[in-house]
Amino acid sequence: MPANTYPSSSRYLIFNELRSGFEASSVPPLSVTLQVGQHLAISGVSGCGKSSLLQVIAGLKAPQSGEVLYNDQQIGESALHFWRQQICYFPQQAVMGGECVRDVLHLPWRLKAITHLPLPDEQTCLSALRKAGIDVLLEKTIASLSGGEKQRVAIARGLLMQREIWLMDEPTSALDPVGRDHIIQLIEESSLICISVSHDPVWLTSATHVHTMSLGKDECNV
Ligand SMILES: Nc1ncnc2c1ncn2[C@@H]1O[C@H](COP(=O)(O)OP(=O)(O)OP(=O)(O)O)[C@@H](O)[C@H]1O
Repeated sequence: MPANTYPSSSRYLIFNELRSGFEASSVPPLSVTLQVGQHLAISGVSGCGKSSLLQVIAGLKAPQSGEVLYNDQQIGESALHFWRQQICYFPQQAVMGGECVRDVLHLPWRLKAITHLPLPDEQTCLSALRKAGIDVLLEKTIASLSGGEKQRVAIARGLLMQREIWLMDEPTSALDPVGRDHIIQLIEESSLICISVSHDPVWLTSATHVHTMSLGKDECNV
């Protein structure tokens, strides 16, 4: 579908000629339209600018050029507050922000980033952890968790936040194949729009769209 064709779905995300400015000048910009249930994976060699593009999408870096539209709203500087309430951003190193699993899951409520949902109770937290593929006590200290367990706790927190768009930077880097496949299934069964950065060939195969970047030229299979 051409990037500027508005689909009939009630929720859609359009990237129109988007560039971070950290990719090679010969790399074409990102132009794609995503609907609910679709997953754009950004791939390419180290240093080609994948994470920078994701950070632009997250509103953490200003774009060099191009635009982002969510439904009928242009996501410029004045819409960043709105935009941050729609997205859940998972950086390469999961940000924990708490001493134990419960604290980490409650962080968005503590920071008042989530005000329209009640603080999740014990059962809701445990159910989100199970959906993310981790069975752990809420009292467990974060210092005792592996990198992959931390990644899954961050994903459980994302589930509790109930945001519509997930932005994931190398989400499977600390996961074994079983953990990775679990997250792939979770995303496929969700009604999210997901944009990820990944090198993992299995993860890339699971995406509905792949934007392949290089240090000099670029292809986008949409
Ligand atoms: N804020 C910044 N200031 C200066 N250079 C930056 C900044 N952000 C990114 N870069 C540079 O832009 C280039 C692309 O970085 P980026 O992290 O986006 O690549 P990547 O494809 O995600 O790499 P990797 O796969 O290794 O994580 C790198 O050369 C990086 O040093």
